[in-house]
Amino acid sequence: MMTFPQLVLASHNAGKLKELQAMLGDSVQLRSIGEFSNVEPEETGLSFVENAILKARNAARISGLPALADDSGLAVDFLGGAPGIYSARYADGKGDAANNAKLLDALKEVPQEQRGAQFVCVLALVRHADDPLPILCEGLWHGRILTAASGEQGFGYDPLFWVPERDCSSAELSPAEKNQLSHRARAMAILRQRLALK
Ligand SMILES: O=P(O)(O)OP(=O)(O)OP(=O)(O)OC[C@H]1O[C@@H](n2cnc3c(O)ncnc32)[C@H](O)[C@@H]1O
Ligand SMILES: [Mg+2]
Repeated sequence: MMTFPQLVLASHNAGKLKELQAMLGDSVQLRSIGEFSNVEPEETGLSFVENAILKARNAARISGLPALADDSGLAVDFLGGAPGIYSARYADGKGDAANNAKLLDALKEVPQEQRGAQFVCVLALVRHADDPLPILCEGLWHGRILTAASGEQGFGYDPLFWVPERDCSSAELSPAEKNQLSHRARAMAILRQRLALK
């Protein structure tokens, strides 16, 4: 069994930190990479896996601690899987509201049955910056893109993501419910097994 009393989370996204810490409970203390550096690494990979490893290595190098990274995004069927790994930069770095507005516009007039999408999450854990065997875990969450934003919880694309299991947007779920259903929850369940965490 591998134990990590402390892990640095290679993310500048406060929403991810909150969700991942809630899922891990007291077993692991997540420290934000923001404590060590405000410089965000360029996400130059062509896949969620590559970007997650790149972010984890960078955080381990800067902090000297084992590091966990989360690379995630929204893959929309009608858009051939876009924005995908470019989800955070979809509206050229103008932020969540601009990303959501651009997505609604791209799907204007697209009927319900063609609005399928999945949230993707890849977690990468490295024991040190040059770890030759990163632990990789992925999770998918299938849903649909709504025609208007709804709900105040969560972050990012949550107000536009319709959750079939609950017939509401993911921004209308309580944090606890989202953390049981989401792409991130599914990836984390696999990571917990890999680490033999209870
Ligand atoms: O790279 P870090 O620093 O971790 O933070 P980030 O926000 O840039 O994270 P990503 O590069 O992984 O990009 C993820 C994108 O997908 C969105 N996203 C990921 N998980 C989400 C979730 O649970 N709910 C809503 N949007 C999500 C998020 O808002 C970003 O636009
Ligand atoms: Mg990012």
